[in-house]
Amino acid sequence: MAINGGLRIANSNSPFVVSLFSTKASCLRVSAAVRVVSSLSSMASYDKELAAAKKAASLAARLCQKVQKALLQSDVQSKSDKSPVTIADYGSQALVSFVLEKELSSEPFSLVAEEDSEDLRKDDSQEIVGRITELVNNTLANDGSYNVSTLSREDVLRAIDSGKSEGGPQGQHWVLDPIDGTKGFVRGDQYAIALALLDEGKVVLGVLACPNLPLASIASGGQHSSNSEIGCLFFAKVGAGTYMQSLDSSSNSSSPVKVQVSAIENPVEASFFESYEAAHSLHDLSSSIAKKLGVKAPPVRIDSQAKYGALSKGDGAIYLRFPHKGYREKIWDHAAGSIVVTEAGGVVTDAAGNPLDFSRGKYLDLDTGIIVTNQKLMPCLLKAVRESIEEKSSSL
Ligand SMILES: Nc1ncnc2c1ncn2[C@@H]1O[C@H](COP(=O)(O)O)[C@@H](O)[C@H]1OP(=O)(O)O
Ligand SMILES: [Mg+2]
Ligand SMILES: [Mg+2]
Ligand SMILES: [Mg+2]
Repeated sequence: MAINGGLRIANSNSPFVVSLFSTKASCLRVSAAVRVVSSLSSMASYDKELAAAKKAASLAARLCQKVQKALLQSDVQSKSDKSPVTIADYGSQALVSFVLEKELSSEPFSLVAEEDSEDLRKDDSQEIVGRITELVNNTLANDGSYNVSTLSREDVLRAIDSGKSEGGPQGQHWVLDPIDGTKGFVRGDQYAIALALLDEGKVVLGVLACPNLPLASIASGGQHSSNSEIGCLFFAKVGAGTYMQSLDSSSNSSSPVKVQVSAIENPVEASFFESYEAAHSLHDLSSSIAKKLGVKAPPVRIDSQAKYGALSKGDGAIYLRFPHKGYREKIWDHAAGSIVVTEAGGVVTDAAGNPLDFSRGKYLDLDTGIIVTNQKLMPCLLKAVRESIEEKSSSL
């Protein structure tokens, strides 16, 4: 079962020593980069879209929480039985698609999402489709906002399949990961519902629901109060900053508060996030980069785009992600997270320092990995990344 409200923190065995004073010094000298705010924001407010996205992600989070709880209670979380996860993934996607279409019915609707109904339409999937349909209907009925009669199985399959758009550089496209961090979800740890809107290939708004992330800081070495409130909803709009509120609308923390990335300028004081799963990111490369920077704190390993959320509220200063060779990153794994961090004052680039390009369809074609930090630390982080990658390739 999860600790600290669903958060597991795994420490690296290797101690980090201060090794490169030159890297540190260059970092401290760098002046803040100018944040480019898309001109799109002056043309559209995206208020209606943001309200719809928050509603959709919050309802999907409720559905996922219910499934995760049942999954943990039935004690099957360590098995490779994927069915409960599949139910939550599909249910979340159906719900988000349904809510967005209801709330924005007058607008053309395009959704690029992770799941589709192909497997569900097979003969042996009748039972699972029934369970997904029941979950979606129960979540909608408990919420009570939509005066709809019960959705049929076909309605739910159709809602899932609205996510078949390919995205691209023209027009508006919603981008959805209905459960990001499936492995964390099964373990009872962190996961996120990640929803973003692209306009002319740029991310203009993003919402991250992180049902297991504490509202209080999860900074390594920080105080982890066992009764700290759990469940964050992050949202960001281009040019308007990033806000966080409780996912529980009845909570005292349900009013949004503005969040900012860490202001740390000295990498020795920085802590960094990486994937919990070593199969998703090269931990040895992150460790070598951390050593070069003189980072003292051990890595904080958590699943999903909850890392972007935690970074946007300053709980750590750096996120390093280096997938194994051959893995292609998808836009739904970074669109919402990246705007949540950039609007909180952070920078998100590939390992070569280029901004992420969300305009090329489903995939992000990028150089080697993704790095995220604040504007002050980025130049020295990029230098350490470059050096570590060069050392790694010359040692092969
Ligand atoms: N081999 C892989 N390398 C990198 N990322 C992966 C890999 N397999 C799945 N993912 C995706 O990585 C993300 C989780 O990353 P993290 O390690 O940061 O939690 C998820 O989007 C997950 O997909 P999914 O959405 O199906 O869970
Ligand atoms: Mg994902
Ligand atoms: Mg997913
Ligand atoms: Mg998946």
